[in-house]
Amino acid sequence: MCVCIRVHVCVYVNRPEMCFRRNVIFIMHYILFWMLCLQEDNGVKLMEGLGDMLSVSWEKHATSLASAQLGELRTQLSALLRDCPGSESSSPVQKYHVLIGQDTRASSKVLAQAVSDGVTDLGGTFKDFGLVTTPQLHYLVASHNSDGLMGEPSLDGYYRKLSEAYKALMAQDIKAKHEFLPCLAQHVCVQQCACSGDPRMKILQAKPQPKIEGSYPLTMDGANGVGAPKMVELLSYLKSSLAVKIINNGESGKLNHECGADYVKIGRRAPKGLQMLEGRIYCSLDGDADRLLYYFVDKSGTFHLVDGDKISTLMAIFIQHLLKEAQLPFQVSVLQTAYANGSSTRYLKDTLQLQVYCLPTGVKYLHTKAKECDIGVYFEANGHGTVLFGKRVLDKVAEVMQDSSKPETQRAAATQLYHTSQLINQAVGDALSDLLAVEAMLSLLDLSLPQLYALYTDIPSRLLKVKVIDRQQITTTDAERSVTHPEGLQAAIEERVHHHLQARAFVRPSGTEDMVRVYAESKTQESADCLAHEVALLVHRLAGGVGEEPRATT
Ligand SMILES: CC(=O)N[C@H]1[C@@H](OP(=O)(O)O)O[C@H](CO)[C@@H](O)[C@@H]1O
Repeated sequence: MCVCIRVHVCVYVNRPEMCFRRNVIFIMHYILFWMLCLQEDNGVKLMEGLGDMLSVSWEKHATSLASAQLGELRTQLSALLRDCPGSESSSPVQKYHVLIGQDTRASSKVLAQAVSDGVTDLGGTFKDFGLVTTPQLHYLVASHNSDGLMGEPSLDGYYRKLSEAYKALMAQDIKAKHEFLPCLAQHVCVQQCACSGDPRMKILQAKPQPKIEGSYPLTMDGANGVGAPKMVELLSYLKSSLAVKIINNGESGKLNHECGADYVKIGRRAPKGLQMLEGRIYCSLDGDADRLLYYFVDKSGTFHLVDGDKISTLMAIFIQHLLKEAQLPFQVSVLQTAYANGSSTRYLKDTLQLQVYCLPTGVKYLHTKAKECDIGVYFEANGHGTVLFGKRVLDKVAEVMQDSSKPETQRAAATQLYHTSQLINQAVGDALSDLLAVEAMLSLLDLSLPQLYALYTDIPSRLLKVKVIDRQQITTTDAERSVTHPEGLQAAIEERVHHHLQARAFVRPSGTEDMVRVYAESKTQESADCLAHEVALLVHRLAGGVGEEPRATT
């Protein structure tokens, strides 16, 4: 058995020999994701994953480490830092400056101590920020590296930046509300759905509950992780401009246990113990607060999930509208992975006429591509994502904001774009920042969560896992949508897909689990389930499946 311990450490390394303009030290930063794998033989292996936040189910982790293992961690860290580019520098100044953040698990303290000892041994310096979310740590690194341009490199700076941007964004109204997009106008939507007997009808007719004094329109499930206390801190900066009720705040429950974004997404159900009411809206973070999902129930009590695809649709709509109002000819691109629901891709391309790209799984690919775009909106279906604004766009936005010869509406839209760019974490997908952005965008567009949900209907899908002898034997192309090895597997998948209506299916080796993932979409849930099972069988037979053949899901 392999037990993984996630150490929430972010390391960046100064390279004093590479001085930049204004004597700014070029800081090469390494976002290190450490996994300490206690193998069967109790050997210790330290792995690093640059930039990518791997998701490991936290409750399975051990919470304490033997001192021998801590010593090993320290040695490994020292070796890693020694091998870093630039470490050959003999500069007496700062060789390394390391930022450390901790998660809520008891093991964090000793692990942080081991890291700081390792850094000190090497003559480096460190700053331990204690309890922070993963995106907060990214913000701290990015703001430090940008020499304050991105915001103050402190938690106070983070909260001030987000809360000020939120308040400023909310202070201005969007004139046209959601009528600028005919498909969003409630009456059109309701009429269309009613005529076609569309099941979205009952969702759209649901009336939001009137606000009751002392109640909260939004309930946030903190997954018993770091997001809950950090949201409390953020709310104290927002004062009365946003009210959120927080559940699963870690005071009694276990991290991600029967709660959190993954639990909600996989099971399409509320976190344990939450009684959902029609007219209320709910959201869940994951344990380190980089994922965000929304949900609600309709009249009949049916659960509806607003996933990362729908959140990115909202953000793309909002920004596209502001660009038009500000008369700025920039392109909004939406970056997805193969797991994005086919309906969302069609809606973004055909209805909104946006540029959509499909990238391999993992936010590092999405983030890299987003940096090349004017405005890159990226979200994984699991709710991890953000929006990046290119420098060219921000320069032009600033120009229009300050140009008094431009009409007021144009300048106001440019100002809204500016505040949006300040509100959304530019370093990485951030559940707290995304939550504020979703709240502001829904409110400014005068759009309810059910309306957002009803913009398009997800194609039924199924995700399965298959264990094989060596998952690396499976290679893929076309953003992981087509298998290149083993031979014959892709043709066999395609042959199966043809037996289903409006179907697609793909398989890829997981980057975080020793599994091959199988994904299928089809016209009905039964057909998606059946196709996923057929493809899982093909993987098992043609790619060295381990154990019994996968059974059909019911
Ligand atoms: C289907 C799926 O959800 N895949 C997840 C999962 O990657 P895999 O490579 O599929 O194990 O973990 C990644 C890291 O958290 C996340 O980015 C990705 O979305």
